[in-house]
Amino acid sequence: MNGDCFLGIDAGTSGVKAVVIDIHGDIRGMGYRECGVINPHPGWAEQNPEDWWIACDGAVQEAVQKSGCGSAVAGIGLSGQMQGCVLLDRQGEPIGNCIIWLDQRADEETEAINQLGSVKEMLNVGGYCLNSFWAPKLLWIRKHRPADFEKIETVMFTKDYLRYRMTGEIVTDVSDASLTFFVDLPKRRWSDKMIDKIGIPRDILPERLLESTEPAGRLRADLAARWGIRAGTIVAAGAGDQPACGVGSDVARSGVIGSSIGTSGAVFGCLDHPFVIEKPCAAYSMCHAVPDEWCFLGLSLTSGASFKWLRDIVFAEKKAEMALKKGDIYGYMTGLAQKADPGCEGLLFLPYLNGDKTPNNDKAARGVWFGLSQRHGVNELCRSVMEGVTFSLRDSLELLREQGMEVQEVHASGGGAKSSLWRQIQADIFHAPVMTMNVEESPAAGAAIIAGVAAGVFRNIQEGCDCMIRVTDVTEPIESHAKIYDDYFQEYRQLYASLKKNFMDQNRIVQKYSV
Ligand SMILES: Nc1ncnc2c1ncn2[C@@H]1O[C@H](COP(=O)(O)OP(=O)(O)O)[C@@H](O)[C@H]1O
Ligand SMILES: O=C(CO)[C@@H](O)[C@H](O)COP(=O)(O)O
Repeated sequence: MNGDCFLGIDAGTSGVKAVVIDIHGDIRGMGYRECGVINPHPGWAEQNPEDWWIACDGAVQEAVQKSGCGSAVAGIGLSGQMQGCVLLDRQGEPIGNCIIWLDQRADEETEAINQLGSVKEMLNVGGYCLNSFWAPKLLWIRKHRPADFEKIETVMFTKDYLRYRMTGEIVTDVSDASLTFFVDLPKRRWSDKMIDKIGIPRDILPERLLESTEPAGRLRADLAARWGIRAGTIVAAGAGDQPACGVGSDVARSGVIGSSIGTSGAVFGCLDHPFVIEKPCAAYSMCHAVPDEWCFLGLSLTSGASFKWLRDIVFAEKKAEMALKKGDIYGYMTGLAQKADPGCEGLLFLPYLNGDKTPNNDKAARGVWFGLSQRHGVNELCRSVMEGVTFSLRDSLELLREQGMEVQEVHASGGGAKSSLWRQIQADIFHAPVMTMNVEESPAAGAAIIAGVAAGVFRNIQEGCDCMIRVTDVTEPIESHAKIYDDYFQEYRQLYASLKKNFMDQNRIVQKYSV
């Protein structure tokens, strides 16, 4: 039937995923293509925008072909990794690689911006600039690559670049733009005052700053023919991957919290006014993809990545053996973890393998196992990593509670949500029921719902969520476990505080001897 499907595209860091999903939330076809990250120096992270486009093209073709219903696609929505800075020249060609969200090079510029003062006067809301935002990245480019800076015609985010290739339109949306440090969050528009103060030319920022659900352009005829989708199909403004994940997991009202354990981890909540956290804890305050809603994002850098690291260093042989039998290595590891007691008899894991974002904002922090004894074995190693990752998410959840938000239910997403044990650990550590949804690909599903609104199929996001997203599983907290975890959570927090200086000193020694 015509018009009862949407194409949702999620351009993540490790790859681009496309889904054709129908109005009832059933996935008709899915495609995926990987992308690589380039690390030219320690702490730097870049990607080539052309690689995203090639991945997007392949993923969409695969999804549409598998679905067999390209002609029923009523709208296209995009979600993407946030904070990346794609520079386009006058010919619409990328100037070098995109400096992505993981990049840490703009520290000096970030510090200078945070010294400017009067943020509240310029952005209408207080807050701190982070080194991953556009403002410090652009200052870094101006200082270190002046010739490139001179060539900039426009700056855009990952999903905006893909849409530009699909439609020729230069547009961004308020959710992604929130992480530039150039947006007046309450008014959801560029802050000319901040742009002037930082000294960036106003005209390199996209003039069209839209709500996520607004139509941004129409699919070019040549691509439509190539993909098997109708020419002129509406492409929505779309959203950053975390707000899109919020939409795709029905986190669109106060009291419902999103918790995602993917490569990185995220705690996501929404409110009817911008969050203001007056301490430098790397909590992100953003416009939601839902018009008139704002959202909070707490980020753990190596969340599922910590569990994957354990898989690769301890269980590499087992993984190869299980792959031959088509078994699931994560299922094996969570089976071991199940045999350990909650709290692992005092074995705590700090999941800061690549530094920490929320709440410590410390790139020198590193992973720690604390409290090892002869009684501990692989069961405890597995469980303590799952618990440590969840304690890190609870740190973000506590910031939400400090804001007065009641945590009534948690909607879990990401690969970690596949594990019933990890859902139980989340419920116990968060003190809240943890729910999973019918669609696992939440950011792409969110992008599809946004497309449904842009195409006029849904009146608003809530109607789209009601049609497409359903709770499929609920895990209630176990009180006796929650009590144990409360005690260990205090220890977990104290550990970082005690080790902060050691992390810094250690980092200095590592730098001294690194070649
Ligand atoms: N069955 C499972 N049990 C426990 N953890 C899992 C399982 N499957 C995946 N994971 C975790 O989820 C992570 C991948 O999550 P995913 O959302 O697919 O990643 P990405 O953010 O790259 O899209 C893995 O690194 C692993 O930690
Ligand atoms: O920018 C942020 C958060 O600030 C990241 O959340 C990226 O948006 C994560 O992308 P993926 O890990 O899903 O690729």
